[in-house]
Amino acid sequence: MKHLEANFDGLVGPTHNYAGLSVGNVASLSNASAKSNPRAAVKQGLAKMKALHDMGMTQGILAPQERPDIYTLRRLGFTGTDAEVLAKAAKQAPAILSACCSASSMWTANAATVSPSADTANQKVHFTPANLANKFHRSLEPETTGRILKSVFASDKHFKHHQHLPDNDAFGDEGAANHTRLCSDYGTAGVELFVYGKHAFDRSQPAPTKFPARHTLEACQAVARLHELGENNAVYIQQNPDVIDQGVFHNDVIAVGNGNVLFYHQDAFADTEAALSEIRTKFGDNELHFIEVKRNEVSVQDAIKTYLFNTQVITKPSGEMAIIAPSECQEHEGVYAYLNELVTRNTPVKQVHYFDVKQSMQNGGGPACLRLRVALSEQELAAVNQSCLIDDALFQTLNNWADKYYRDEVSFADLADPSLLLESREALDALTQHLQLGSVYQFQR
Ligand SMILES: NCCC[C@H](NC(=O)CCC(=O)O)C(=O)O
Repeated sequence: MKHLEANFDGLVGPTHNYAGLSVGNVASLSNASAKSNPRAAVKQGLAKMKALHDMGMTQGILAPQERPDIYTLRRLGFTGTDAEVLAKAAKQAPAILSACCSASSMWTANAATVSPSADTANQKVHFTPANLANKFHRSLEPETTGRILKSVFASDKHFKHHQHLPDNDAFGDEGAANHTRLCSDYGTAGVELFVYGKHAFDRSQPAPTKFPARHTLEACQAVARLHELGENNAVYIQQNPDVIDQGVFHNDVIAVGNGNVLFYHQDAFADTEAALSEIRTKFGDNELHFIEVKRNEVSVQDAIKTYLFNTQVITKPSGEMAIIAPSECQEHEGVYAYLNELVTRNTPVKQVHYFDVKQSMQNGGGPACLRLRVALSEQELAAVNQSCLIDDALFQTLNNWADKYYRDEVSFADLADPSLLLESREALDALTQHLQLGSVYQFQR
């Protein structure tokens, strides 16, 4: 049976804006209050999806969330009509309004952790939405994420959906941004790497001191238990606390894996040697490539600036691997030279393709943040909601849809505009029909 890895990219929502909400994420803070362009943002994402589809990849879409989140604003005591709720929040608590308007669900690497059926005891694909407990604006995502995932991966025969972990720092879970899977091919049992920033219950362990560690070991272990992974299918690795303090807020800003390749920075992990040796043991005798980028090749700061590791490493139908990189990597002399040299080495990585995803990058999200990977068998793929898979027609439909509903500029003042709420709901209502999602949004229920 054939197996493949599908990428499910988050569609950027109509309220995409720069609000400086993510302490520890350098780009988010430094672009706080810049003007955003939601229409350009959604189109940049769609162009990347279409390009991967054209390369012969299976490319899916995950719908955005309903924002402004009027329900949360009401829960926090803002009353009246929707327009009054927005106006009161804008006046009394602008920071809360911004958070309730974030389009952050676009970064679907944080939507969930996914374990393919080859790794799980009951041989189903398991999904656990990430609670994103560390950031208020992101903690509003998991319930709707769960509904969307259930609607895209609906079959009980093939898919198992879990509730997100308890919403507390002790179980802080950022999903697949801190999870990667190594395997010799997508259909055989793999080794899932769970990377955490701190131990929740053992304070004697090292932890960052300046910026938050969003993800805990205890969360990783809980997800591995829920997903029924065997001892040999999971490795827990602590992220280097120093790099978190330098702005590496997720492991996918400093490491990425695909198939039998792990591409990572020398400073990514707290104890690299121990991690690599455990991976090697659990991976067995199969060919495995560790591509370590040294400090003197690319500094941690340059990795953060260019998102060299927030690249997608994909296996093309030919079997060759390609890196999907943000154009920032091409614009940086050192990183560009590194990538040009990398593809000449004796590793499976043979090509690099560059994409402009600047609207997302300015909030700290590169190509890899924008996608959730789901390895599937042919039968499992057939059980996926087919209306959520990109082809030429859907690409065109969604571009037209974006032209119709999306603004080309949003700043803080626009977030309180009641017509933005109405436009967004109309857009999402139309989208649920295009993607045949059913009533996943609260305003539709
Ligand atoms: N995987 C990439 C996630 C980026 C995301 N940025 C944000 O939420 C920034 C939103 C803002 O500042 O407007 C985060 O930090 O979780």
